[in-house]
Amino acid sequence: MTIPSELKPLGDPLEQAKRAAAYKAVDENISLNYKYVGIGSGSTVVYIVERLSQLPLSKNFIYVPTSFQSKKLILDSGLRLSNVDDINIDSDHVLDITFDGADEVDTSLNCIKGGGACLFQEKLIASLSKNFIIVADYRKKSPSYLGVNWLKGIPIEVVPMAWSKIRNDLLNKFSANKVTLRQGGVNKAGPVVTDNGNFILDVEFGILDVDSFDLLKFNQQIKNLVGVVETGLFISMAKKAYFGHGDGSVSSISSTNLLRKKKLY
Ligand SMILES: O=C(CO)[C@H](O)[C@H](O)COP(=O)(O)O
Repeated sequence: MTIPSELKPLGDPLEQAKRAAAYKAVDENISLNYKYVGIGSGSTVVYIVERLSQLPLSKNFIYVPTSFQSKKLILDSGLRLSNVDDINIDSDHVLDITFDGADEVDTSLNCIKGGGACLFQEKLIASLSKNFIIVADYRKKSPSYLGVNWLKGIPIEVVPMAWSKIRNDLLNKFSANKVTLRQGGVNKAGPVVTDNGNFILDVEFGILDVDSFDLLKFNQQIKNLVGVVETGLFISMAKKAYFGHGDGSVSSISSTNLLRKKKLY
């Protein structure tokens, strides 16, 4: 594999950290034998596509997006686009690899995702991928459990007409501390509408201590609520996570080094 030019320093150390993580993740994981490459969503994934576009072998792959944003990224970079519903899915893991960002990653490689409201398509693509690789900056690395650094809550995508009923369930049956219907902000009156036409609830549960409760069961119980489309809890899905640091270095956690390791998808 040809590795082109050195990283050019970016002005902002945070952007430098994201870029360093993304470049290392691509360089260590991409292979000429691959066909389908999933592209996650968010600001860090921009550097994944930047790096891939620099590599001659990137022309061999077909790229599968996880959002409108990543579809645009693929197209604007001149890479080959396909959609998950256009692929002949004849095995559990039809995509060779997916690179995606995260909002928080615990020491067991469980992740919170959905800060950019793309969690449903991100989980669909991750679940179809042989290798799910996280790229993030240092702020996303939890020293222990989920909910330590990321304090905005677990994003949950819901069918719009069910949002109030699900909020009630989460507060009263799941003991959530707070449930917020995510708002669009200054350029959108009313709630965020996802790429799938749904709403996002940000649900604060506090710290999710996986050593004393079953995160997988908890996630499944939330998913069983009528109107829940998907949650931003990505449990035991990632194979490796790369964290860029302000000084340009990159650290990583690999599932092969974990004591707790389950293959669930
Ligand atoms: O889950 C996501 C979008 O739904 C993103 O991957 C996550 O929010 C991280 O984004 P960024 O790379 O901008 O920090």
